[in-house]
Amino acid sequence: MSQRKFTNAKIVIFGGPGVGKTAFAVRYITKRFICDYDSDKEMMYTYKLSAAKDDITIEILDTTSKPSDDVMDKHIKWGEGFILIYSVIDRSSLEETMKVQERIAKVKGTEVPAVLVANKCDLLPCRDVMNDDVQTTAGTLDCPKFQISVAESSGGVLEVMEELLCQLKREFVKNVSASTPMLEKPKSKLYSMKRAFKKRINRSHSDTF
Ligand SMILES: Nc1nc2c(ncn2[C@@H]2O[C@H](COP(=O)(O)OP(=O)(O)OP(=O)(O)O)[C@@H](O)[C@H]2O)c(=O)[nH]1
Repeated sequence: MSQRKFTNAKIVIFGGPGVGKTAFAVRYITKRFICDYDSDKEMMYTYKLSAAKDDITIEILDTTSKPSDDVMDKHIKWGEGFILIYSVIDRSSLEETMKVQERIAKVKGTEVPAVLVANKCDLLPCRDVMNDDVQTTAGTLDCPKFQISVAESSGGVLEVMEELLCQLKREFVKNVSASTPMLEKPKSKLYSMKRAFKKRINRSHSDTF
C-alpha cells in the first residue's frame, strides 16, 4: 500500500566552498554552532522531528562544495527538497547556487521545493553580495529567499527548514491526491428511494406481460 502520511523528507544542501553547509545542518540538529568541521566531506544526517500528528524522519545530505555533474545529478534525483546556500561575503558562491539551480531545473523541472539562503549575515560590514545582485541573478527556480547567520542563532535555520518542510508537505499532498482514484460519492437517501421505486415499477410492468 502506498504511504499516505507525510513522514519522510529527503533534503540536499548545496553550496560553494565554506559557505556554511555543515554549520547549517549541525545547527539544525544540535541547535549549536561549532566553528570548525572536517572540510568538504559529504555527510548524511538523520533527524526525527516530532510534529503535531506524526513524527517526520528528515534525512539531510550535506554535499561537498564542488561535486562532479554526475554526482550532483545523483543527489538531485535522490533529494526531494533543496537548500541552496551562499555566503554574503563571497560573491562567487552566489553564482555557484545559480549553476545548481540550472542543474536542478534540468533534472527535475522548475517546480521543486527549494530555498535560497544567504548565510554569514553577521559579517555584513564585509559583504560582497548586495541585495540587487540577488535580484538580478535570481536563477531558474522561483524559490523563497532567506538571510541568516548560522553563527548567531538557530532562528534563521529553523525558519528555512520550516518553509522547506511546508513546501515538501504541499508537494506530498499534491502527489497523493493525484494518485488516488476519485471515490464514488455516497448516494443520497432520495436517490436510493427513486431507484427502488423505479425497479418496482419495472418489475410490475414486466409482470403484466
Ligand atoms: N561568521 C560566520 N561564520 C560562519 C557562519 N556559518 C559558518 N561559518 C564558518 O564558515 C566556515 C565554513 O563553514 P562550514 O560549515 O564548514 O562550510 P561548508 O560549506 O560545509 O564548507 P565545505 O563543505 O568545506 O565547503 C567555518 O569556519 C564556520 O565556522 C556564519 O553564519 N557566520
